[in-house]
Amino acid sequence: MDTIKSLVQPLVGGYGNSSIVDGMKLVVLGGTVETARRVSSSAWSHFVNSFFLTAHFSEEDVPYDWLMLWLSRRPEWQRSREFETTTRASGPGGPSATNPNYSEEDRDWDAWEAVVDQSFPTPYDEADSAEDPEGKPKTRIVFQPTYDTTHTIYYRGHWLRVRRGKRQDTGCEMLSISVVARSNAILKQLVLQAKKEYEAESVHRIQIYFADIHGSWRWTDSRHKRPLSSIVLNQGVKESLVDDTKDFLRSEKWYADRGIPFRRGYLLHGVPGSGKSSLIHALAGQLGLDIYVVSLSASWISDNTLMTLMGRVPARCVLLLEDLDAAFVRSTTREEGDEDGEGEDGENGGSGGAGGNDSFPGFTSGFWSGNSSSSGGGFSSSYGYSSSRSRRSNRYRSDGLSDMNTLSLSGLLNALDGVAASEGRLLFATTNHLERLDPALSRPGRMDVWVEFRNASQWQAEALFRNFFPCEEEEEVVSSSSSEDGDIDIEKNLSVLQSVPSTPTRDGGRDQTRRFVPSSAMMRDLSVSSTASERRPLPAPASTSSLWSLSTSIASSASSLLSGYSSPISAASPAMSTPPLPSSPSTAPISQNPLSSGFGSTNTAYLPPPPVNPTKPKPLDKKTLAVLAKKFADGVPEEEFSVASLQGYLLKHKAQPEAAANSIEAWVKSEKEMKERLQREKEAREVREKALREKRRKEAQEKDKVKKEKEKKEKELETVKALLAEKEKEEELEKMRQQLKDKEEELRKKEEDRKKKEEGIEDDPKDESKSEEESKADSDEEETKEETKDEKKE
Ligand SMILES: Nc1ncnc2c1ncn2[C@@H]1O[C@H](COP(=O)(O)OP(=O)(O)OP(=O)(O)O)[C@@H](O)[C@H]1O
Repeated sequence: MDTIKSLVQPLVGGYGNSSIVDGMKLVVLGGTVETARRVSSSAWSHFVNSFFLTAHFSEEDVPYDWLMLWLSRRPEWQRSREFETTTRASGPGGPSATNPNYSEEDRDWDAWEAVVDQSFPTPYDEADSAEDPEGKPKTRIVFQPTYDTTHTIYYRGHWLRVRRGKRQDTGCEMLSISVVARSNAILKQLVLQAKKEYEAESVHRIQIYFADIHGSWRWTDSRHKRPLSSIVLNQGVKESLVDDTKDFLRSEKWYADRGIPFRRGYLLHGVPGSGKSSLIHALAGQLGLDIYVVSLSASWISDNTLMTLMGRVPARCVLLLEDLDAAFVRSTTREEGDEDGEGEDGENGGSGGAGGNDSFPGFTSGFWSGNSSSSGGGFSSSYGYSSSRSRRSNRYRSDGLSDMNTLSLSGLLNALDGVAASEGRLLFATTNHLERLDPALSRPGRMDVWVEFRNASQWQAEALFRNFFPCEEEEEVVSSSSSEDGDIDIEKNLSVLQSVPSTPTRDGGRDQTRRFVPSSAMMRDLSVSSTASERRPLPAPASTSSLWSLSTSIASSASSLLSGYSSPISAASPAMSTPPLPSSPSTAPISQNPLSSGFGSTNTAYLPPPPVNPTKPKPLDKKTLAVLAKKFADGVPEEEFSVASLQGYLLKHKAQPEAAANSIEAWVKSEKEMKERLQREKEAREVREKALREKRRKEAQEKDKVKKEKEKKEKELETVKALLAEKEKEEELEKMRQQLKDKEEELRKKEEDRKKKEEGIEDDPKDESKSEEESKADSDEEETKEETKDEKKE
């Protein structure tokens, strides 16, 4: 106490009364106690931490996803008093995925859902259960550790301390797991188990990563592998691609021995909605590789970001560069400025819904928004390819955002095969406009294999039909399909798959580009593809894709505006599609939809698509299927419609193969009519625009002419004015000269008078005074003369 008193005394001086001193004593005492507490707590935590082993996982790296998935499955979260609830978690088992492994946790959630459904029934529940209780899309919810909270989990005889936080500098999420142990074996075990569980989940799935603005790869989605058999391409194409990619992945040593960079590029080009993205998806699944997508038209992409991204691509993966032609020339719509007038928008727009199953709301990339891309036609621009920066810099998009894309051709080329580029990846690039690519970009070594995608052939149409509808005797249909298809023009089919034009073989070694030859094996494989339809999960257009619904209904509203034309786009319900074409496209979806009587039912553009008929189609016998498929194919004109649009049509007749085959001709007719109508409208618009441009040009010319005439007249006026002024001056001068003359005359007269007078004075002295007057007059005269001279000078 005395010590405290001695400390406080100097502060309060001699004036401090006892209450102030006591107060100060308390402050000092409190401070001392708090400091002691902090020091001891910090010492204790140091002491405890010295026994802990801690592993840190950054969200930028894959183990973070393993651990998050593992954590989300821990039963501890069921009991935890603080947790984060999410519907979007990392990894294949994330809730956004439809997990094939039905876990305890899922069961628990389902039980709760049932209780809630019972307590609070909604019209949506009724509608759902009435239709398809099994097919009801489930959004899984999981619990995860909260930020900046330490959770304790028991794992294999150890207590783990789990902490999730963010790095101060980058804002990147970090997961720290600490354990009291002598060696880090338990942590290794944990990571390996998480990895194993993650991989077990991903056997049937592929992971999709998107490039983000910081130059990192961000896990975006996990998708079911798409069976290759679901991709309908002309014979031999996909099989050859699979062979080529597999061969490449096996040949690392071969490449290393010859000093050739271990990279391979595939360029998929052709019409929209022909299966480019779908093929890449299916191939990645077949090869067990994840997909890393970078959209070169992203506003933030720059040489540096791309270089960083390429350096961070894992060794074995599919690297997808979308819309390669749009990398340097950006436009707000895919058809903006398209001068070729390919008219694909009409077709694909009209067939809305085809790509619906591929869409992934929230991401604008064409890889996911199958329908959005196919309906929009090809990304195009009237400018063509240019490596110049000036054309794209400082442009402003229609949404008012500054276009910051500063990617250059050399930057892209460096990123693809520069020193920092990763090896072992399969590079896939897609474009709708091959002609716009710079040759440097598509040369061998960068793009080793080119695959052309065309509109659907009749053979493809038939295969697509067979894929759609189940058959009673699958195996028999396989063989019959092969024999029926025996007369396929293989030469023609294979013409779409090219090796790159020039193939430099380095050091005389193996030719790097592949030349594909059809084999019977390919044909067998293809037959299997047509029969695998039953196993293939059919896309669920109504429930899974908001893009699908929006584009379809917008198309329907648009078509209904076009003077009552009945577009098949909007003939949405398969249940009502037995007749060739529905007569009232815009109203049918409303009346069919059980939810349509509710909120917003008057606005068809925002209505969900009508529910599809839940009744599964009866499997057809092989003969009927063959007949219907043939009929369907015969009704489809060769290479006129994209596969996506045919798929869209079949989706509308999902449960009615007969109707699909019978109405195809009517559909084709109406589609053609609509295409023609759109074409006509486009032409009319172009003519109008041309006339408008012409009018504006003439107006401008007229204005220019008037302006020039005005300028000319003004000039003339100026000249006249100047002349006038000159004339006036001259007149003035003349006047003055006249005055001068008059005065001179006067003076002369006066002089004469004076002389006469002088002569007279000599005779008469009386005249003296008179002569004085005269001399005065003379001096006046002289003055006047002087003044006149001055004026004249002026
Ligand atoms: N050859 C095909 N086989 C099977 N389905 C196809 C085929 N072509 C297109 N589709 C279907 O059409 C939709 C759109 O296909 P996809 O996105 O693969 O076309 P794309 O050629 O990549 O189009 P875009 O160039 O516009 O991106 C998908 O739902 C896909 O299932």
